[in-house]
Amino acid sequence: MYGSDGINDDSERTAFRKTEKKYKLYYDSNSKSKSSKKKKQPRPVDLSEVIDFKSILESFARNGDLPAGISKLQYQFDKPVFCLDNCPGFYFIPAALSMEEQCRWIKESLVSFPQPPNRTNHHAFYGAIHNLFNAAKSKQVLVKEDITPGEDNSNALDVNYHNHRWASSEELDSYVNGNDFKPISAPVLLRKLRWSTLGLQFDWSKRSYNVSLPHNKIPDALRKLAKKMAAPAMAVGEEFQPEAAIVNYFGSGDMLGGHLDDMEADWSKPIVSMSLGCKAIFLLGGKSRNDEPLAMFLRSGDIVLMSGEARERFHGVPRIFTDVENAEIVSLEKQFSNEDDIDYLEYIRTSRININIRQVF
Ligand SMILES: O=C(O)CCC(=O)C(=O)O
Ligand SMILES: [Fe+2]
Repeated sequence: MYGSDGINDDSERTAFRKTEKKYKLYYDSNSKSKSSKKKKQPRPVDLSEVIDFKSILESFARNGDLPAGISKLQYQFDKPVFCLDNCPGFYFIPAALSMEEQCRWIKESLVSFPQPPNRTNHHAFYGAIHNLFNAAKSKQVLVKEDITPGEDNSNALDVNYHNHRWASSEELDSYVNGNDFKPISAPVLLRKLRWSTLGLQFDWSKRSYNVSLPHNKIPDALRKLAKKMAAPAMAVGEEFQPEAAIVNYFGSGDMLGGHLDDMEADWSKPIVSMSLGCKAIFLLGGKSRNDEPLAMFLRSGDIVLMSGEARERFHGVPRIFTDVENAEIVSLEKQFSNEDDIDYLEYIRTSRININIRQVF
């Protein structure tokens, strides 16, 4: 899936890649110059063709109108579920999550989901890192564990990347850098957090689930939510089994290239995908990268289900909006207005989190 972006000469020419480039964040080249006092400006982008399920929901609620090609699923659910007539298996549930739910899952995504045994993108380089969010809050620094001469350090030396620890910045002043590890600040590591995996762990190098890796079950509350949200895409009498989840963290300029999620056994089961934080553009392509993708906005609280045929379609996220007009997170910001929540607020103002939950077997 990730890493399968395959950006080479051929993929540069596909319809999917072209649309990615259309929406991707670029800065106007002349405004980047150091001598220029002006703040660099994002290149303006034409959003007129982006499907907007928020306004679709609003006009549907007002007068029952829907644009051509979009229908409301005939299914008893507490929110309208929309489908695309020419894309069976794709479902969009706008504003599916309450503000409280959004806040809860943002906090969990930052505090508990990156905790070992869950892996993150930092694992390959640093090994298991505990308490990243709190360390970032208190501006700590990751250093290599001191090896005390004379003590039995065989374990620490053995697992050479499990011997990091957090240090305060005062402590860092007296830290003797006796090895080639450059101390790295927790806020930087938090900013560079790109994914964490819950439940069964995915091995990116082998592009498969590795059931032998230590893991915790997906937390019950998230399992319950995923089961409820998956229901419109499930066959009658069947219940979704949430076994693994990938949490994606996006900052300004980050994107997720076009890909398929093809490592799960039964594609008739949906992937339940929740959006949190800044608004994004999602591209839903066809079975080939040469098919022109549809663009749609994803806002905090929206849920997308991809099951059956829809799972054979390339998709990706070329853009997140972190500017005040486009991010659309004012009400979310209000939820985090408590002084204790300042660090969540700071993070989410310029970030998007996506939690996508899968049945693996
Ligand atoms: O961020 C999103 O909305 C999509 C994520 C996704 O497609 C994935 O993780 O496979
Ligand atoms: Fe995906």
